[in-house]
Amino acid sequence: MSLFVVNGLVKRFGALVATDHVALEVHPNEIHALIGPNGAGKSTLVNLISGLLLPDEGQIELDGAKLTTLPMEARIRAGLSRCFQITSIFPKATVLDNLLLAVQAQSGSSFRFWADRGRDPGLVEAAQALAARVGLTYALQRCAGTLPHGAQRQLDVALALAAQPKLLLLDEPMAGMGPEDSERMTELIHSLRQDMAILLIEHDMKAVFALADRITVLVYGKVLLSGDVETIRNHAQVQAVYLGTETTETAA
Ligand SMILES: Nc1ncnc2c1ncn2[C@@H]1O[C@H](COP(=O)(O)OP(=O)(O)OP(=O)(O)O)[C@@H](O)[C@H]1O
Repeated sequence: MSLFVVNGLVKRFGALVATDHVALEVHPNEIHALIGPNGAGKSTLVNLISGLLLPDEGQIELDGAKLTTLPMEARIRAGLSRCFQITSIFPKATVLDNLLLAVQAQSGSSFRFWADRGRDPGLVEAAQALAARVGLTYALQRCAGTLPHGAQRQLDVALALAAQPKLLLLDEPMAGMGPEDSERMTELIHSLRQDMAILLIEHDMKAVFALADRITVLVYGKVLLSGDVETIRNHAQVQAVYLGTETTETAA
């Protein structure tokens, strides 16, 4: 049974149909990658799923709950978390304080001053566990804005994990990374799938092919094809439309 279902989703911008009757299913503990050339409609679809945009038609369901018209906060409560490419990080606060704030926001307790938050052993333990989960224990007392790019992306993932999502939406987690950081992030994403399903939007095809159980290819707002990695890799139309003449390991 599918954990997450998108059905008949349509988003129009004037005459342009950016999302054209898109259907998508993500199974529990599956890593499902969404790929497509520039302008295919990936960002629009992600924004519809996370609640930044509302669709003109169609439905979005997570674990039986209808998300289609819910505001973002309600979607997070229903089990959908999205990584926002570092924009959710407070750069002047420490990694620990960033995590404490995220944990506290999820625990539903009222906001207090930084100092008080840091004295709550339950919150501190949860924040430390999140740091350990993404490999940032060494950086707990570092100012988040001074971390290298790759570590900031790891922190971004940890912030999304604070909500204990059923489905984690990762929007280009490898963007701007060198090979070493990219490999670290690939390992991290792989380790997360034991606890949640992941919808991965990524241009780094090496990472996509290494991680994905299934892949959906979007072209001109429409689903061209959904299938396992081998089906996608070997599909002539995908190679022509999306991968072009480059090798499947390096195409973006
Ligand atoms: N707010 C908007 N108003 C009008 N057109 C838009 C808007 N947002 C996106 N579009 C158009 O919708 C289409 C899909 O864009 P989208 O950004 O979703 O594609 P994408 O696959 O994410 O591309 P990229 O990989 O370059 O980020 C494009 O033609 C784009 O110009």
